Amino acid sequence: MKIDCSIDALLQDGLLYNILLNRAQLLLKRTPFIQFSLLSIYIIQCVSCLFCRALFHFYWCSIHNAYYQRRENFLCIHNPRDSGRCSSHSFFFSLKIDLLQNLMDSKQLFTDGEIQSQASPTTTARVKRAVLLDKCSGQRQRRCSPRLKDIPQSKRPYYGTSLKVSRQQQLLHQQHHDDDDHAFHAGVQDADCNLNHVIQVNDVDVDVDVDVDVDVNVNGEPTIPATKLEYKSAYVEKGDPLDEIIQNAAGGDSVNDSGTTSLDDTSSAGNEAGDLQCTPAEASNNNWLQSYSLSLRGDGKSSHALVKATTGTFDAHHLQPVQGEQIMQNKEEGNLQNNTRDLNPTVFFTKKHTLVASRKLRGMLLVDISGGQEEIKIPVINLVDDTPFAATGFTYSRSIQVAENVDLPPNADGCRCKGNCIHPKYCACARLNDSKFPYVRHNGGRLRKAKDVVFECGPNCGCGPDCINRISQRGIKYQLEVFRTLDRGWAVRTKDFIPSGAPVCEYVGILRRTDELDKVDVNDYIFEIDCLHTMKGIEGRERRFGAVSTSLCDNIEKIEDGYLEKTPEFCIDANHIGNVSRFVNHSCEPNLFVQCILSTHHDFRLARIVLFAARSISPWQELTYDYGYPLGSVIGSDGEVKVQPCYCGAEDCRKRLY
Ligand SMILES: C[S@@+](CC[C@H](N)C(=O)[O-])C[C@H]1O[C@@H](n2cnc3c(N)ncnc32)[C@H](O)[C@@H]1O
Repeated sequence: MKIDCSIDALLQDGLLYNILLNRAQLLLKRTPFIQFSLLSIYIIQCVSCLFCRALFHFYWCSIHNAYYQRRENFLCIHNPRDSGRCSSHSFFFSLKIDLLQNLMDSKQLFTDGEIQSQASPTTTARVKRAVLLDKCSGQRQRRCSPRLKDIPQSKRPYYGTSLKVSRQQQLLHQQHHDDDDHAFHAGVQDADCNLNHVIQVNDVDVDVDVDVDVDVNVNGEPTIPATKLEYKSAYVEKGDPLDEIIQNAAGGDSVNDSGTTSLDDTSSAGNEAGDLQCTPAEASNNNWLQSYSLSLRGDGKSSHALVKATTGTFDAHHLQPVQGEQIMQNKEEGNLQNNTRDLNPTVFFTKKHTLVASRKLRGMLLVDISGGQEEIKIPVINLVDDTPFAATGFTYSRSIQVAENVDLPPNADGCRCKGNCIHPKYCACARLNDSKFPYVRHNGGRLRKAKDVVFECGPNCGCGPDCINRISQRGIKYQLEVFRTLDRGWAVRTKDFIPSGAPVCEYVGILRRTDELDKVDVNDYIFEIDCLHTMKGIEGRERRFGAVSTSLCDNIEKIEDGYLEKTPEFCIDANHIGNVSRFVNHSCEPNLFVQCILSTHHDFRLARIVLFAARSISPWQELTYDYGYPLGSVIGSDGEVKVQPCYCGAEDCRKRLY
């Protein structure tokens, strides 16, 4: 019987079928006695006898070898993790046949083996390898496929490497050169992403090679000469696409390819940054999202700006490219110059360790506003005017301070979990959150969804600091920057990508009684702890406190009709003591939201206030939340209603802060 083992046939019949058929064919050629013995061994192997397993292994290998020997165009796949074991068939099945075909057609991706060197850009990369050999040598040997080291380089035509990349936060670093006068704005006007190759190495890791075409505008001038874009493969980690940040395709040592783009006549420097987001529906569709960073800079005269392009949505199911679509641009603030025509800007990929600014950043007033208290420095930048940073009267504090006349309730009992809280049904704290942990672990922990109140583990809990139910207690994890705006004073932006649901910062200040505030005329840094109001939402959104675990909020009996209209008893005053959140401005279309959290005690009047990412936030975006002032609610010491115009710039801006 003739067996067709072409890829097409495999597509139709499946490899297993072919192997079985082939095995049967070989058995038929042998004596019945040998067949019987081998079959017996095979059966015994099935009951997991180690000895028989070894024999079977040998037997299977010989069959396997014969198989490859006979089939010229068949791929033998060796999985180094299973070195010496004949597990190639199982590995084979983890690849889609059409994908394999694709690989065969795209030898150039793997022929040089250089792809391995691309591991270097990521500091946290874990490299796995899958080696595809175009065919076995045909020699009869004990192992069904040779080990990688046994194969000369020239005979390794298919060589794939996948990187499992953990979220890399420090993708972009501003870099300033001597010739700062030549600074320019740059933006990605349009980006096209074509998928070249995808290798699904296992069911978690995917290796993607993409071509990118980017239209760049510089200072809004479309007349800049053609821009050369150099790029290299990007790697994508499969996962919850809500965590879509993948990683910088940072390079340096091995740029794969290059393309040339010309500037678009319709370019403008002010195009809005798009957000790379993924809905739960998209998540269930298994979409792949890919992003990478580009750094745009000038020629030897070294004008410089940073750009980030986020492009590409891949349909993982079919492993086919879907039209690249998400584009964002990021512009570095600076003086616009007209001399950029002389520049021949080239887009480079930034790399964490290569492009870190070696000197003080332009406009930097403070290297770290936290004075070393936060794990990550928070610089203060002013590229707008001569306003010095008003550090006087303000002391940075990482944790909340309690005014003398405020008595904190006793600590809550907490859970009895040991180490880390594992099962929400057995964790007393998780039970307060509808028997669920409010956070998912991915990307360092992200809130599943905004809740009325989140109950975290506290001081009396048996679990440790790494517990999943203490996510908001871990301090600031993203690179933030305080910067000067033209019309809203200081503001905060992120230099990192922040995934949706990630905790950004806690509103820190002095926990005070609100009635004391009457003595104070102007205080822009008050946060009234009004969880019920937060629950209610501004402008009459549905009152949601019914979802609060009422029996567990010690003071929930205070929720009664009219309570919402009362002034909250307590507030956090960040006027003199506070952290970076005191500089976070208001927006009518914010990218952060306020989440009340109870951890030490369960008195919601004194809840902690933590700002979470309301959506995925791209690097260099300003961080904002909705202050939620009802209009006319702020009365000055003169008894007059105070009016503060809002300059958030949102399309649906309410035009007034209060
Ligand atoms: C908590 S502070 C924010 C930091 C402040 N921009 C600064 O320079 O310290 C709140 C004050 O910032 C200003 N502000 C915040 N968001 C604003 C907006 N969207 N429009 C106008 N002013 C805003 C208002 O003066 C507001 O009272």
